[in-house]
Amino acid sequence: GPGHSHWNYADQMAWTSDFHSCGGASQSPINIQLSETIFDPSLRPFLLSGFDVPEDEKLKLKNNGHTVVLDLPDNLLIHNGLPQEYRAAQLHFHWGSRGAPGSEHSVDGKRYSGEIHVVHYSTEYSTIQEAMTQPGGLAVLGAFLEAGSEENPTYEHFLTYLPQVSNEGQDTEVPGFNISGLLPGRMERYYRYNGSLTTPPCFQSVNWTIFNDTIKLSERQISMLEDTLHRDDEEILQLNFRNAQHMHGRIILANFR
Ligand SMILES: NS(=O)(=O)c1c(F)c(F)c(SCCc2ccc(C(=O)O)cc2)c(F)c1NC1CCCCCCC1
Ligand SMILES: [Zn+2]
Repeated sequence: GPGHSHWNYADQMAWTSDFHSCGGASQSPINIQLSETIFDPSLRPFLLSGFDVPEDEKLKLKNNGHTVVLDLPDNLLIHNGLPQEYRAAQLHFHWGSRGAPGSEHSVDGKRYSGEIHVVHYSTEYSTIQEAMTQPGGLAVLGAFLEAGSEENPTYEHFLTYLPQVSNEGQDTEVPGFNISGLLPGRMERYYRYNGSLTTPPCFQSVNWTIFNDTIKLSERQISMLEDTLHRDDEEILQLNFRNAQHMHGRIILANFR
């Protein structure tokens, strides 16, 4: 969108000069210091509905020069694990380079190979553009990607299309599949804190959920994400993560001990 494209990950300190929210006191991502988390058993498991998208429904996959985004239909809803109902809008990823991890959040200083973000907006608003300017207007579900021994069959559903969107601005259509299969097998355990978009305009409107369980991909699948996408000037698109931001007194809740 307008004003989004001239910033980059190499010069993150410059973001605040154009987008003043990026210098706010509730910014994301953060390092989750386990000793600082506070147990909150009232945080319930999520109820997802509409996430099993039929294959005759086509989803747009786009390389926007900063990440690869899968647009989602407007009937994917989440309940329970959040104070109100939220509607899914899109999902995208953050990754590293060969041998360098690229998750945005970290746990006790450990950065993972990558991170998926499923972006939702509160159903009290009719558009994400309106919701993202309101406190609690957005809810992002985040989970860590790490290399395991097995191929992840659900990730294959869109990884095979990455070569078709290898350059910035390219998009393609992907047949629908079970989107919940892109999240960890177990979703009961998670961290919760109030933060922001991790990209300009950095609005501080995000209710963040970071799952305790990770997502296992094969080495080959992780490498697909790291080695396939490029930005406008033919530069490889890698290490697209923002540095950890200060807590400024914020607390991190965990619904498990
Ligand atoms: N981690 S995150 O959720 O903050 C996030 C990022 F870190 C991101 F890096 C991104 S992509 C950068 C923003 C952008 C640029 C171009 C276009 C386009 O040409 O269509 C669209 C978006 C990105 F899209 C998002 N999520 C978006 C934030 C942008 C504005 C709200 C729309 C949904 C959430
Ligand atoms: Zn993101």
